[in-house]
Amino acid sequence: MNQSKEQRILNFVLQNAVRGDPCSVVDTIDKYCSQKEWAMNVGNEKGEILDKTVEEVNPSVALELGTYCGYSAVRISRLLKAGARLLTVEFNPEFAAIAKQMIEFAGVQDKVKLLEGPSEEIIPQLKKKYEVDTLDFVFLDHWKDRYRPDTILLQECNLLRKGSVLLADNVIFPGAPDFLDYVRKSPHFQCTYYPSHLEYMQVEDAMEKAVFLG
Ligand SMILES: CCc1ncnc2c1ncn2[C@@H]1O[C@H](/C=C/CNC(=O)c2cc(-c3ccc(F)cc3)cc(O)c2O)[C@@H](O)[C@H]1O
Ligand SMILES: [Mg+2]
Repeated sequence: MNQSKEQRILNFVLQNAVRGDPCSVVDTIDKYCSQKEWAMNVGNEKGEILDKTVEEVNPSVALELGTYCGYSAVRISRLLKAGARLLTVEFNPEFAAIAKQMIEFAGVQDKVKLLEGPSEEIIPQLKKKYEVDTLDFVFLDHWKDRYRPDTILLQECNLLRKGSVLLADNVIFPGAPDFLDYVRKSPHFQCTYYPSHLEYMQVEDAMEKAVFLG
């Protein structure tokens, strides 16, 4: 049975990146996806916006929605302080299996917990089952029509506190118009727009930061 693109990306990392070096894993995925096969990783240009936001927030507890191959899970977790953790949610079992191997190869498995299942099921479990009090940082990069409902669900589950930072990928392409409309109109969020480009392409894209005001 021939391999999936995601399996090919993982194999390229296993054969070309340095085990235990998250930066080399990130760079190797970017190399493969810019030269051989495009894939929906946040990429290096938007990845630098992600890095700056994570460094600014310096989260103790971070959540990612949409692990895919684990590119941004490795990218985020490499910046986390000792004892900090990233919970990343993925409902496709094949992608979860790829991401798990990617995370372990990068050597960040002690900082990352991969939660398999749909976000609308996982989010209400975070407090009791995963011992989360509130989230310091949330990276939204899953189905674009889930950004708005999951942002509302995070609030309903009391997972956001004054200063919690949401960062959303792809608010221009493929786009998340209802999410943008919601956070920009809500008195509970202070929003910042970061123009950028679609990963590995010269197409316009952007990220939106939404800080919860309580
Ligand atoms: C049920 C909630 C829920 N719960 C748990 N896991 C979930 C989930 N919903 C989705 N997942 C997983 O997350 C990932 C999906 C991510 C979705 N991302 C894009 O669609 C996207 C597209 C482009 C682009 C495509 C084509 C173009 F031409 C241009 C751009 C660029 C980008 O950066 C993009 O992020 C997969 O692993 C899903 O299994
Ligand atoms: Mg994306």
